[in-house]
Amino acid sequence: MISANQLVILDRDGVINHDSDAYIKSLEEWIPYPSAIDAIAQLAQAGYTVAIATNQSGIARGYYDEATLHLMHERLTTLVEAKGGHIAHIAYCPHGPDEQCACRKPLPGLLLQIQQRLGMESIIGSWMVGDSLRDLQAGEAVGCQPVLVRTGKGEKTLANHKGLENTLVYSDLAAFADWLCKQ
Ligand SMILES: O=P(O)(O)OC[C@@H](O)[C@H]1O[C@@H](OP(=O)(O)O)[C@@H](O)[C@@H](O)[C@@H]1O
Ligand SMILES: [Mg+2]
Ligand SMILES: [Zn+2]
Repeated sequence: MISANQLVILDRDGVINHDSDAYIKSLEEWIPYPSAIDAIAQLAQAGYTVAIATNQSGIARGYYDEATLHLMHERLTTLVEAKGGHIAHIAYCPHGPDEQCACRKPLPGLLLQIQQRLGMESIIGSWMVGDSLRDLQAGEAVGCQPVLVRTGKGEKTLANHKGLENTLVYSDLAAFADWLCKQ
């Protein structure tokens, strides 16, 4: 059984790969941060379980389809596994903001999907790493420890929002992974 504090849930765009206000619409536009791929492998080799929770409203908006999204996630998985890491599950919300789904962050549906898929009794105390406020809110809604990275929209999130006292802040995923693996 995976213990909650051994689970690290990652937002995707702006944490693992470069984000764009024009959305990441193709495999060619999906450009990982090399240090993030190494960080995921480092966490996995240190015994952490890594999963991903990502909003992908670009599907509902018609910018790309699920087949294209799966190509990006196959590429991500291949890169991580080539470094000796593993991604336990990728949960994504394909819906638009107006569809009232239960899985679009800041709602915690993706995190609960991960919990169920991994057969965990609780994810209270798991880590939720994101670049946007909604990532942190989704994590806090189910008792995860929110972690903000300054990559992607992270600097903007930090500048625009108060009330992040309970949030750990790191320059990027690699800095957080370095810290966590030393605990
Ligand atoms: O950061 P994650 O959750 O992995 O993915 C975010 C993306 O789905 C896109 O989410 C959009 O937000 P709206 O869905 O339009 O509110 C915008 O922020 C885009 O810039 C961004 O690429
Ligand atoms: Mg993001
Ligand atoms: Zn959804």
